[in-house]
Amino acid sequence: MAAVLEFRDVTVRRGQSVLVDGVDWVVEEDERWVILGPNGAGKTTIMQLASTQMHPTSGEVEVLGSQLGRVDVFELRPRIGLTSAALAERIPRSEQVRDVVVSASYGVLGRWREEYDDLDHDRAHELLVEIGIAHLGDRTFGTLSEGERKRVQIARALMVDPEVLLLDEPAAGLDLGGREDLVSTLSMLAYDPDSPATVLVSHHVEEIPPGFTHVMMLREGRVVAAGLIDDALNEANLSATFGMPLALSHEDGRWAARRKPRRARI
Ligand SMILES: Nc1ncnc2c1ncn2[C@@H]1O[C@H](COP(=O)(O)OP(=O)(O)OP(=O)(O)O)[C@@H](O)[C@H]1O
Repeated sequence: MAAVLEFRDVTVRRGQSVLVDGVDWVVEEDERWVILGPNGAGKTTIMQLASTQMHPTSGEVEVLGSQLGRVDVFELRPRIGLTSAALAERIPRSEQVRDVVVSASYGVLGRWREEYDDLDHDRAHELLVEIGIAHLGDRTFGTLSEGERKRVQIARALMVDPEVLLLDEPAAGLDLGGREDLVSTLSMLAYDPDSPATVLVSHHVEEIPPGFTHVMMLREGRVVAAGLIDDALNEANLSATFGMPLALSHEDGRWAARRKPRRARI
C-alpha cells in the first residue's frame, strides 16, 4: 500500500511559537484518519502542510510521493481534495451550486467563461446525487444553510477525483440534524473502497463517522497518540489530549465523551 502522506519529524515555528512539534505520521491509500484535538493544538497547521499550502520549518513532508520543497505544488494541488472554512469564504455567494462543483475541474472558484464538457457536468451531477443534494443544483451558494454548504464543498472536493481528501472541521457550525446528516454521508464515503484516503479534522469524538479507521490526537503541536481508532482512542489518551478527565463511550459505531464528574467533598 502506498503512502499518500508522510511526515518525518515535522516542526512548524512562527516567531517564538511552535505550532507543530516533531510530528511523524503516515497515511496510506485505504486509510481514513480523524485528527482530534482542542483549540490551538495544530490541527489546521497539519492540514495546511498536507494540502501543500505551507512548508515545514524543519523535517520532511511528502504528499502523494513528492517531498515539499522539491516539487511544484501547483502540480500536486489538483490531486488533493480540500474543504476548509478559508476556502468556503472564497466561494462567490451568487454562484449556482452545480457551478461551484463543476468549476473544481478547472481549479477555479467562481465560474467565468470556461467551457465544461458533458462528462464534467455528468460527474458534478453524480456527486450531487451521491452527497444527497441533487435538489439544490439550481440554487445559489449564498441561499444554502450551513449544512448544505458543507455538503456542496465535499462534492466540489470530490469533483477532481482526488487521491487524498482533506476535510478541515466539516461539521463546525452545524446543528444536531446537520451534523448527523454529514456524519452519515462521510461514513458512506469512508466505507466506499473507491474513496480516496481521507483526513478529517474535528474537536469532537461525536463527529467521528463509522468507517473511519485511524486517529491522531494532538495537544500543543505534539502527537499524544496515533494509530488505529480501536487502539488509540481511549479514556487515557483523550483525557491527556483535552487536559481533563474524560469518560468515553462507544456504541453502535459512534463515540461520545463527557467530563468525569468531580468527586463531592465530604
Ligand atoms: N502565524 C502565527 N504566529 C504565531 N502563532 C500562530 C500562527 N498561526 C497559528 N498560530 C498558533 O498556532 C497554534 C496552532 O494553530 P492551528 O490553527 O493549527 O490550531 P487548531 O488545532 O487548528 O485550532 P482550532 O481548533 O482552534 O482551529 C495556535 O495556538 C495558533 O494561535
